Amino acid sequence: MDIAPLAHSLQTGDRRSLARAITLVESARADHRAQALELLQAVGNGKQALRIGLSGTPGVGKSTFIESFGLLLTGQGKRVAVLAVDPSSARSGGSILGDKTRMERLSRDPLAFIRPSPSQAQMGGVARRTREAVALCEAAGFDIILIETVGVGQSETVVAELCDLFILLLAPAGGDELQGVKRGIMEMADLILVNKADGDLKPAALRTCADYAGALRLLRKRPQDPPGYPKAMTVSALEQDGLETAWAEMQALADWRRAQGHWATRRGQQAQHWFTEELRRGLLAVLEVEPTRGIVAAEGQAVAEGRSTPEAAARQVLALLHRA
Ligand SMILES: Nc1nc2c(ncn2[C@@H]2O[C@H](COP(=O)(O)OP(=O)(O)OP(=O)(O)O)[C@@H](O)[C@H]2O)c(=O)[nH]1
Repeated sequence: MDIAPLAHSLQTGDRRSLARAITLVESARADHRAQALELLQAVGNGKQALRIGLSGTPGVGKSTFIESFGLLLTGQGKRVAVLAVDPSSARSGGSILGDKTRMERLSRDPLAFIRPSPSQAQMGGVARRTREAVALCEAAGFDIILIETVGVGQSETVVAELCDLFILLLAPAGGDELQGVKRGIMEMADLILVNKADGDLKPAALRTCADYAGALRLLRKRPQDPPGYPKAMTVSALEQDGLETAWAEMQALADWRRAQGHWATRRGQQAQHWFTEELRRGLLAVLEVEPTRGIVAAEGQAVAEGRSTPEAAARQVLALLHRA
């Protein structure tokens, strides 16, 4: 594959080229990997989109929300890309076609680009793939990138390290339970949106929202937040109610962070985080290659049989790497 023309057409915003480019970065083949790196290098990182992470358990209405919210944005002339972090196996209705059919109108919108979830299961791989897909969407000139996750396992952490704003989507709760939402996820949220605030569900949605607003006030204040954030609000993705207000909140927060320098600082920290992750992956990969692999196996055996201690055995292997 010739990379230069692909990089060029991608940068003109061509969606088919973007789709091909993402397929390339998703590939596990060594020759594709080399081309993917060449492509990422060629397109650079000169353009920035607003990256919005969206997390919510299955059934809260993420697809409905993304469809309505995405159409609101494209209606304002914004170009919107939608990426899913979780491998399709982790989704309830998960199939490659699933994502697009669930966001049917948005997927037909010329200003939108929807990338279905990959099917690979390994989180490290998914993190890298999503990060590179984000970079490609930015290079293709998208204004807003929505990064969706069902919030299983480590996926929210991946999203938090990729996005500028993190939104937690919830459904109205029946009782006074805080829906078992993990504190860690709440601590990442910039905005909690309680969806389905319509019809019979509206009173429950308002109650749930008040509960979460109360819970958010108890969290430790973060330096990257202006007064009053993080916030909880109600929306109805189905009736497209409250979405403009939610968007105004997101913009206000993003503008404030830009003006205060938090935006740039955070992007820098994120880049550093991914550098460390890549290094870690690379080092682990070295352990899988001979002759190190055989030595690791032998040292592991020695530890198991009590001939060596975990520390001494690890030192042996590390000393080897130092010498290499
Ligand atoms: N009343 C009401 N129902 C909604 C709203 N948004 C979504 N729903 C319904 O909730 C159900 C789940 O919506 P989806 O958008 O498929 O939810 P999801 O979170 O993407 O679910 P998964 O695909 O399982 O992850 C569907 O029956 C929607 O019609 C809303 O604002 N109000």
